[in-house]
Amino acid sequence: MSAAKLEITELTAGYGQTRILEGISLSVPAAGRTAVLGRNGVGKSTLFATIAGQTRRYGGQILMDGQDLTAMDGSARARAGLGFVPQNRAIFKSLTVEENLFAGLKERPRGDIEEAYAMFPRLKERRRNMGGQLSGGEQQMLTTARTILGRPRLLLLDEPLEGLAPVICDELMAAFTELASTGRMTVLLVEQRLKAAFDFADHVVILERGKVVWTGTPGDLQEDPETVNRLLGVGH
Ligand SMILES: Nc1ncnc2c1ncn2[C@@H]1O[C@H](COP(=O)(O)OP(=O)(O)OP(=O)(O)O)[C@@H](O)[C@H]1O
Repeated sequence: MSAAKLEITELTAGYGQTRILEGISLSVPAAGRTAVLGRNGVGKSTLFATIAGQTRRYGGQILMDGQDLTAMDGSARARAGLGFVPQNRAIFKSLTVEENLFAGLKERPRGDIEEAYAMFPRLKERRRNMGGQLSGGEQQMLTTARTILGRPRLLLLDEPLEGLAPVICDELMAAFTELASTGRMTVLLVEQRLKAAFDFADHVVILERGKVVWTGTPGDLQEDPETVNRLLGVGH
């Protein structure tokens, strides 16, 4: 399976009666790496959850290689090649690391979890530990590895570095960059650490109040401190 192109048109979505996304349009080419940035609460996680089919959609289209995801439920989207690593590191705490990884294999043979161990050797060392005994960084590695084993063609990573020590962040970002460089998947990343986002992405989308308000390359954005300050806030 190869990387999928993502095309979102005029997407409006939210929770119950509350609209959060107000007409989002964006396009990510196959094997592209897009960072989705914006202040807290602008709708970044809601965008990912909507692509994954976990919110209420009011209108608009989400096409993955031309296939309309909005016609499918969440599990059908996953089968079609969507991988979503949510912010809350959803692992099975009372299963071992290895059992957590088996859960990600879908139809693939059990031996294929070696792929995950090659990417994150730390997980191999901890393979008999319970998910709940892992550090935050290891839990992030486990969630990511389990999703990758499903061979997604489009991968959504929601703030994977949140709360992690710098050395673990470097390790994770190196793994994401290596994954993306295979060209087998298209990656969208939500990340508050601008340097990590800029180093990873070839394209940046900035949201504000549920709308796309800026798009360009990391280089364009780095040369525009006024935009960084206005849309991403002081402190970056
Ligand atoms: N399950 C939910 N039910 C109702 N409202 C929600 C839910 N999840 C998020 N929201 C609201 O939607 C808005 C956008 O939240 P979202 O988490 O998408 O923003 P974000 O840009 O990812 O923020 P952060 O950077 O803080 O994670 C916020 O006002 C939030 O309170």
